Amino acid sequence: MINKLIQKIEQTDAPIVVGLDPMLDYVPQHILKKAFDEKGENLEGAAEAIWQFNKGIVDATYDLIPAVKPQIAMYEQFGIEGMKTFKKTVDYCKEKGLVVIGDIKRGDIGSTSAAYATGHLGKVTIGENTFRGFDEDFVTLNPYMGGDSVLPFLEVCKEEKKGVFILVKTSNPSSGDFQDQLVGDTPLYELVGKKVAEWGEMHMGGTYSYVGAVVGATYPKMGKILRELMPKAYILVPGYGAQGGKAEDLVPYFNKDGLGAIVNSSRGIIAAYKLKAYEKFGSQAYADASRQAVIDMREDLKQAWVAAKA
Ligand SMILES: O=c1ccn([C@@H]2O[C@H](COP(=O)(O)O)[C@@H](O)[C@H]2O)c(=O)[nH]1
Repeated sequence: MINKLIQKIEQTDAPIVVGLDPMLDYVPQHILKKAFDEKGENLEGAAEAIWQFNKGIVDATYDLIPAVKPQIAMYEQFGIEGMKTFKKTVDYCKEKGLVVIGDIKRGDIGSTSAAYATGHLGKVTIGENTFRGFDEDFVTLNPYMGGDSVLPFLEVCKEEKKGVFILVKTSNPSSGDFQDQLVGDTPLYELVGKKVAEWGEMHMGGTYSYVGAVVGATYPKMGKILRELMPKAYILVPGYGAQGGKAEDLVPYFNKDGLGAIVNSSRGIIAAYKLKAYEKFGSQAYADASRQAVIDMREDLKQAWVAAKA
């Protein structure tokens, strides 16, 4: 799957992940009304509304992008109905040829991690048959519980040719509370980065490993250090746009081959029609606004790369 991701990045010339993080507030009135009329003003209606909203965005952008990242929390808030929409979204994106990164941030004792890995990346045997649960291509992991919380995912990845992105240095303002603490002379995020590189060496998909890292766009100095520490890891970069990360800061997250990083934007794309720059689209054409936001993001990243290499 890491090779499919790279191939799609090259094909689209866009190291971009569209984050499918639908909040009910983002869903235009015409979609909300139809969903509530059909299913009721309840969890089922809300889940239907976010499904229709997602479908519009995917239909408008799938030819421009390699990957999407549905954030599971946005679906979980609507309980079982929301989780059904999560699954429908994963399946629909895969039908459209997109690589799907489930932002699930899991990690637990070994046996529990193994069950999470089965549910999100692998398959489960029931009687004589095997079934797939959510079936994303990649998932995000929280490595705080150590190696035995991560390795069950890597075993499933090896079998299924899928991948993971491990939180190394996150984009949020408090990420330094623990991640920047020194262990001896070394900050914790660097230790985790070294571990990602080590696990990655044992799980290569080709030039790049299928053990990737999450490094926030909001900490570019650390991004540069981590790029050097983990040369074969793909870096998933959240924090561009809505959280303040800038394209010009992201050049060092990439390798010299122009590969090695993929930049996420969620609100900045899916709720673009609410931003001043795209308000001319209006809520009926919300998906066209998202398409334009993807085109603009691609250009922004490209210009930053060209300027840095000039
Ligand atoms: O360090 C991290 C890890 C994950 N995220 C997730 O990415 C998106 C960002 O959304 P925006 O709307 O583009 O800010 C969201 O799903 C986060 O949970 C992150 O932001 N930082």
